Parts: sequence; C-alpha cells; structure tokens
Amino acid sequence: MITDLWERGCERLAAELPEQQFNTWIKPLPAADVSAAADGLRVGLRVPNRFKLDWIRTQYGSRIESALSELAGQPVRLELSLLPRGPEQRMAAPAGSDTAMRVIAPAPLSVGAMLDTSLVTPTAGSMPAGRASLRRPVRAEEPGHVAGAAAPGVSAAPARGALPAPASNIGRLNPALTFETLVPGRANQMARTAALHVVGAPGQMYNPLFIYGGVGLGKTHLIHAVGNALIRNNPDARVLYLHAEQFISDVVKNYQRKTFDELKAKYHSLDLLLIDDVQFFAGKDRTQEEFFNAFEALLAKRAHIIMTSDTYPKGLVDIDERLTSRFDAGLTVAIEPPELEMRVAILLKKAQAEGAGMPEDVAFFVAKNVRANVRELEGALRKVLAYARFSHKEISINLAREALKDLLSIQNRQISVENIQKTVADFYKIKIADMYSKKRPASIARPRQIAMYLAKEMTQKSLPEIGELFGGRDHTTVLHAVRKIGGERQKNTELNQQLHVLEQTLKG
Ligand SMILES: Nc1ncnc2c1ncn2[C@@H]1O[C@H](COP(=O)(O)OP(=O)(O)OP(=O)(O)O)[C@@H](O)[C@H]1O
Repeated sequence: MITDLWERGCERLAAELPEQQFNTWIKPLPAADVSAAADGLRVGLRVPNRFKLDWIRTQYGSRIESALSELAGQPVRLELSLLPRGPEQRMAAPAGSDTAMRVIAPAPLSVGAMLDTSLVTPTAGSMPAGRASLRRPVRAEEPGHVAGAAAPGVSAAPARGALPAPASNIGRLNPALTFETLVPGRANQMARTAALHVVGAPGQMYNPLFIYGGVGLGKTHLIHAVGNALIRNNPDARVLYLHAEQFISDVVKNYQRKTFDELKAKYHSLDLLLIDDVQFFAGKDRTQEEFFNAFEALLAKRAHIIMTSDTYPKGLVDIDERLTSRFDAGLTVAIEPPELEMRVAILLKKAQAEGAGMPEDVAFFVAKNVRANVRELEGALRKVLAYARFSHKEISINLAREALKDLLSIQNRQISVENIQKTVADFYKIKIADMYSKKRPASIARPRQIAMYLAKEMTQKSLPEIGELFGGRDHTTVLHAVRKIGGERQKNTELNQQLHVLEQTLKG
C-alpha cells in the first residue's frame, strides 16, 4: 500500500526521533505525494519555507528515505519542494500550519491598551554580567531595554516622534549574553542559525521566531544575543527584552492608570521585541488580548518578534488559539538538551571565562554526570571552582568528585523500569504481573500506561526497550502511552499530582 506510506513513515519517525524533533520538523508537514517511478517510489514533500527545506534535507532526508524504503519494500526517493503560497497564505496565518511564513497586511488595529515597558537608553557594560538579574520572577524594575531609530530592514515607526523620553533605567539587555558567549552545538544549531538570520535581516524572514525547549537550555541567552547583535549592527535600533510576567504586570498597571495611548506609542516604535516564556500568558485573557494587539501591530510594521516558551505553540495550554496559531506562523524551532561534547565545550568555555583552567578529563567527568541542562552545568562548574579555590588544590577528577558528591549520590540512586513498575503497581493497587500481562481493563491498562510514561521520562531506556520490559509490547504501544499520559498531564490536575507523587517517591 503506497497510499498510506507517508502516514506509516510518520509513525515510524515518531518512534525513532526525539519527540521535540518530530514535532518541530516532521509532524507539521502536509501529507506527501507518493507516486511510482521507474526506479522505485517518489515521495514529494512540500515544505513551507527555504530554511525548513534545507534543514529537513540535510538533517532528516536520508533517514526519511530509509524509513520509507523499508516500509515500502522498494527504493524511495525523497523530493522536497517549497509549498506554493497563495494570496490568502500571504495575508494571514493558515490555521493549523506549523511553519508557514507570513506577511501581515496592516490591519485595522485597536491597540487600546499597550504595555508599560518603558524604553531606556542602552548602557551596555553597566549591567552586572551575571544572569541573576534576569531570572524569574521578574520584578517591576526589571523589564526591557533600548531606544533609537529603525534597524536595518525595518520600516520607520509612525509613532516614533511621539516616543516618550526614557522613563528610568529599568532593565535592559544583558551584554554578557551574546553569540560569542553562546557555545554552538547540535542542540541549538537550528535555533542559533535562525536567530542569526534575524540579526542579518530583521523584520523579514522567520517572523515571528518562536524558540522552545526545556529549562536552562539557553533560550533567554539566545534572544539576548539577537538583541545585542542587532544593537551592535545598528546602535539606534529599538529593542525591548522582557519576560512574559513583566508584560502581564504592565498590562495590569496600565489598565489601572489608563495610560494606553502612551503605551501604544512606545510599543509601535519597537524594531525588535524579545519576549521570554510566553507560556506564562496561560489563563490571562486580558493580557492575551493586549499581546494579540501588540503582536499584530508590530508585525504589520515589520518589526521582528522573537518569543520563547517551554513548549511548542500547539502545546501551550490556556492560550487562545488565535494567538498560538500566530506564534506558529513564522518559524518554530527547538533547543534541545546539549549532548556530551557540547556540555564539555560549555564547561571549558565557562571555566576559561572565569579565568580558571579546567583539564579536559575533568570537564568530561562533570559533563557525563550533569546532564539535565546548562544551568545545572554552570552550577556544577561553580562548585568545582569554588572547592578548588578554598581548598587550594588543583582541579582534578578527584576534586570534582568531592565537590559534587551530593549531586552524584542523588544521581547514583538509579531509577529502573522494574522499580517504576513496582511503585506504580503499589500506588494503584494492582499486581506487578499486570504490568506485563495482556489484560486490558482500564483499571489495569491505565496504570500500565502511566508506568510506561514514567519509564520513558525517568530512565534512559528507548521505546523498544521499554516495550520489551512491559511484556514484549511494541514500541508504538509505548509511544502511544507516553503521548497520552504526557498530554493528559497538562490538563488533568489530579493526574498531574499523582504523577508528581510517583516521581518524588521514585527519586527517593
Ligand atoms: N550553548 C550555551 N553556551 C553557553 N552558555 C549557555 C548555553 N546555553 C545556556 N547557557 C547558559 O545557561 C544558563 C541558562 O540559560 P538560559 O537562562 O538562557 O536558559 P532558558 O532556556 O532561558 O531557561 P528558562 O526556561 O529556565 O528560562 C545561562 O547562564 C546561559 O548563559
């Protein structure tokens, strides 16, 4: 059957690729055209923009071909082409499209209320280099940044003349967070490349740029890097960085003060809006409305918007679909947890920045043991450097082991699939044997799915390995369980709490 070849291929790729990669690159693609050719099958895939096309070709092309060839039992040739863009696609975000490029026609805007994030004059160098001043929760004195004229490629703002004088020195880009200090690697390659594109041609391609990924992976760093680079290229560019919580508190404040017009004028003058952690808009209807207005106004004048979030647009909960579909209308890219080599490179670079020489074997030792994210890696590095300083010892593996012993002892408490099965069976009062059995009543099937989900989340086992440990089940059964429980967890508070208890119990 070649008619469902693409569908089956997607199932296969969903099981093989990391979920984020699949969701970003493969899932949003429209169904492929499959046709017979002289030397096998030809699979035509239409991709919404050039960037995606190049990326899919280089990163996934041969993988897609081999998965499809295997499923079809004959050679498959992948042909990628750009999705033709009809007039309505150019004017509005196609609902449900993950990645379509978009130019928004100036809309009849009712920017009744805007945010109170005063633009302030850049004072690069006067900012403490540390990250602490940018951490959440963001306080009222910590929003965004910078004033001036248009960035290259960005049209002049109508309200520019009406710009109020910088209100006060209330927050700015962190000059330490630049492309130079951001270690490149596979995990951030895509997001970094897209961000560099924005610096090169702001207001043009990939607008909005939506960057998502887990905590401490460098999303904030990257958007500051864009802001800093843009200002370096054009010191007059008006760039605003702010955390979503700051936007929320600004909306509230301006609602009370009724200072909407002033805010609107300020807002319209931006060339680049960098907004962090938009998942914080969840459930805040008024904020969402204001953000929608701001968003439309900025895109209409071709200012660039870059957002970050802990999940991809369609994964955002309690955020109006009219916003999430717009978030998705430019380019959506993920930042993944860094792999070992990148973690080592980050450690070496950060140690060097601290003026400390870290031997490579020590960097490998630390990187192997601290895997969660870059923030934790930085924490581990700080501990090792402080320990060496206070004990007046050379940095060595033994010293690192000693400095990180608390952290290592937690990690050594390995979580096994067997342990998960036992803990979940106890919790839901079923027999451990039911974890491997073929029984299907919901009272058994659901705890089994929960155990599969936890096995995927808390161990390094692959889907097929987990399937094997659950009575020889197929990896697609495990994948289904992982997606189902993961999705429900977002919406079902009771389930989320149960999972939390189970996770805490398993971590000890
Ligand atoms: N590739 C990298 N190279 C150098 N430093 C990095 C890299 N990635 C992250 N960092 C550093 O790790 C720390 C955490 O990064 P950042 O705050 O940007 O993460 P985040 O993804 O925004 O996290 P959160 O979602 O919690 O806000 C920062 O100090 C940042 O400079």
